[in-house]
Amino acid sequence: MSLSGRLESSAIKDYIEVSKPRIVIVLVITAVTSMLAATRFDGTPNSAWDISFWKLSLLIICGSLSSMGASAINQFYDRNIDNLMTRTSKRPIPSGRLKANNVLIYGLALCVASVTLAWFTLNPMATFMIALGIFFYVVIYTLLLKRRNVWNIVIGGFAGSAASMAGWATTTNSMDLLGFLVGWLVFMWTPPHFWCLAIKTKEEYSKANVPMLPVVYGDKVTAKYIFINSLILIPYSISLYFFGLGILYLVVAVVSGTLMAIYHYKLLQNPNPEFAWKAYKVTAPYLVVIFIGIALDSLWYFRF
Ligand code: HEM
Ligand SMILES: CC(C)=CCC/C(C)=C/CC/C(C)=C/COP(=O)(O)OP(=O)(O)O
Repeated sequence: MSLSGRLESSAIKDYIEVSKPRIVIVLVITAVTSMLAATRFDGTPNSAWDISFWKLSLLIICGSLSSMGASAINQFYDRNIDNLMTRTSKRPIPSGRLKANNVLIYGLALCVASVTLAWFTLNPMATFMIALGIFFYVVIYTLLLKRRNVWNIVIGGFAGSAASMAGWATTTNSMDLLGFLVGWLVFMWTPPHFWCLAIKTKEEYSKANVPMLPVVYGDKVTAKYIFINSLILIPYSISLYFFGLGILYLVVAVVSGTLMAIYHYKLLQNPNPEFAWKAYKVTAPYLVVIFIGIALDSLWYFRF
């Protein structure tokens, strides 16, 4: 490959990296599975098997572009603190591989493109939820809360819920109670997801002056909040069965929630970075597993 070809491909790789692709994939999974689930509650005889391929593709495109754009703007704004933390210092902007202003323009362009495309191809409520997700992540979390408030990720976590709600609204063009409650699963999952990681990386957040819970209150208090959160998340997730989600979802919610709570109880007994990392690794798949359970319920529900 020529030198210019190699330069181009590395720039593309860096723009993909600055978009936080692995997080975008999980966000899109929550949006698509919510779109499928909503077919049982949209007042039509259509099932999850009847959804339009184009609508599904456009949701994936709008959901990806919006999350990628919001993540790029986040990395533009966080470039100075990212430089101070080992975990983030090798990212494209702090490492100098991408110019900060170019990443900002890239992020803004993706956000504008995603909302515009959603407006003309999905529906107003889905567009509103996509815009809300961008707003919550970029303005509420990144600009206002992350460096100032110890509850930053709890409030900012709603950004992740917006992706699921956008998927639900793609089917229903509304935000009904169950659509909101399904999206709220992401909000409830975010604190244990991140706080387990933050216990492990608290020294770095302290160096960067970011008031994450373990930096301000220590590992023991954080482990207690994580466990309490799980004790609330499990009954909450089970209650969605009584709002209309199926038996397959219920089984997945009970099994995965209990496994997560066991790890969080053990973290309460061993509030240290080594165990927190194990708990982080167990917490991460919970979201994907439970949303796939929601989707399979919608597909299986109409199958037999
Ligand atoms: C305000 C809320 C959140 C915070 C503060 C947060 C924080 C983080 C951090 C610091 C990492 C490690 C990333 C790295 O080291 O590069 C991470 C990883 C991850 N997060 Fe979150 N997260 C949040 C919400 C979410 C949401 C809503 C989702 C998806 C629905 C999500 C999905 C993931 C995934 C899949 C990873 C693993 C990525 C990888 O392995 O590189 N996170 N999160
Ligand atoms: C519908 C829509 C567009 C929703 C947007 C949802 C979205 C992009 C959520 C991301 C949440 C997240 C990964 C926060 C971590 O940021 P951080 O700055 O704390 O993480 P870092 O330190 O690893 O950069």
